[in-house]
Amino acid sequence: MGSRIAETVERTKAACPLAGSITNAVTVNLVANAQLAVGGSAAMVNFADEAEGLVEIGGAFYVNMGTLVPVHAESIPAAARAAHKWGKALVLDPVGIGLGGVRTRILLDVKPFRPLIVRGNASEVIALSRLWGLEAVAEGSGPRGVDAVDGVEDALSAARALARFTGGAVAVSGAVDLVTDGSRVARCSGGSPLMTKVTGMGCSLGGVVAVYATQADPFTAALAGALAYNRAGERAAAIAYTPASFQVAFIDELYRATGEDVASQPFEIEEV
Ligand SMILES: Nc1ncnc2c1ncn2[C@@H]1O[C@H](COP(=O)(O)OP(=O)(O)O)[C@@H](O)[C@H]1O
Ligand SMILES: Cc1ncsc1CCOP(=O)(O)O
Ligand SMILES: [Mg+2]
Repeated sequence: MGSRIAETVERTKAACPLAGSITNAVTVNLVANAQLAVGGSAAMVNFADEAEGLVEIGGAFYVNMGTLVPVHAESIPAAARAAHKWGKALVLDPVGIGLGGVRTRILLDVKPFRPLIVRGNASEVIALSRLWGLEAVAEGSGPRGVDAVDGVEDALSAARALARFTGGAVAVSGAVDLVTDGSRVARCSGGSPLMTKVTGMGCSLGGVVAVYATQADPFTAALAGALAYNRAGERAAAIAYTPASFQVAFIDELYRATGEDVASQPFEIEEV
């Protein structure tokens, strides 16, 4: 697995692959900068025809539901439909799930197109599995706004159920990240608690996973993203001790990390 991770990171740096996004207004700049730092090309849109166009010309697409506006009721399902039709990976971050009926409707409209990668914190993954009525639904409280109130391990059965449903991978972030394709479960330690003090760490991780998904299968792409974030978080925390300077150092360290650096971050894979 280590060599696949390293290859994914290095191929991305060489290819400058495009992964377009519909993403939230709070963190859009960090998402684009993180995608560029790992070697990708970023393009953010809101209208349906633009999203479909980016799905067609890009290698993958990222949808983050953080700050919905009316156009997203059409454009998010349209992007998911296009990705399904053209066999491109769609990375879905269901941030804000549970906040109201519009969000619920959009997520139900996306369900038939089975996004190949779901990325969220534990509470979001539990809530999505529950909303989509999947088999093994974990107990959990659901998010508080955009924050997790559940532990990563509490989301294991929900994550596996989602991955089996989509046929792709699910990445649950937290102090120890969990990535699963339904039968394999990877756990990745590292990173820094300062990552919780900068808004958009989870959002930008989703954007980076979409960039990696242009070069690798969903499980490898999601794992490579988690490891790259842990690496950059640790290195940035060794240089910067407060949130604003940490964010700057984090982007620099994401840019500096080689394939070998990312692949040598700690992770364990369990077959379940
Ligand atoms: N306590 C922590 N220690 C180390 N890394 C963390 C911690 N909490 C979150 N992270 C990292 O921060 C990134 C964003 O995760 P998280 O904060 O769970 O997402 P979200 O912002 O969507 O809630 C991930 O790379 C994750 O590994
Ligand atoms: C604060 C906020 N509100 C809506 S989206 C958003 C950003 C959430 O970013 P992340 O989930 O990466 O912390
Ligand atoms: Mg989030």
